[in-house]
Amino acid sequence: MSRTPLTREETTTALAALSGWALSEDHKSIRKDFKFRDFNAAFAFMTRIALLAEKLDHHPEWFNVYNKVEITLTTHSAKGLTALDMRMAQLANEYAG
Ligand SMILES: C[C@H](O)[C@H](O)[C@H]1CNC2=NC(N)=NC(=O)C2=N1
Repeated sequence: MSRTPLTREETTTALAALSGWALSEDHKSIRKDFKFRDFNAAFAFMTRIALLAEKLDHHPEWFNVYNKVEITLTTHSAKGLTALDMRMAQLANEYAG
């Protein structure tokens, strides 16, 4: 999947289909706060994301406290958003159920 930066228009279009993901002020990342039943559910979700991250060679910035997982996605090499961030966001939504 391409690490080419998305245009503003591509970003807006992609985000419209991604429930709960918000664009940062500098438009270089997207973020969503997930909440689960308990730590076990949160960590199961994180495990699936971790395996996905290795498969895509694309890794999240995240923070976990008990049943909450805050995820920020950006592509460092592109210094902004790419299709990889959108793909990971989409699958995170699916994994969260
Ligand atoms: C060497 C390796 O392919 C790169 O460092 C990958 C790994 N994971 C990555 N993850 C993210 N989020 N952005 C990157 O640019 C990136 N680059």
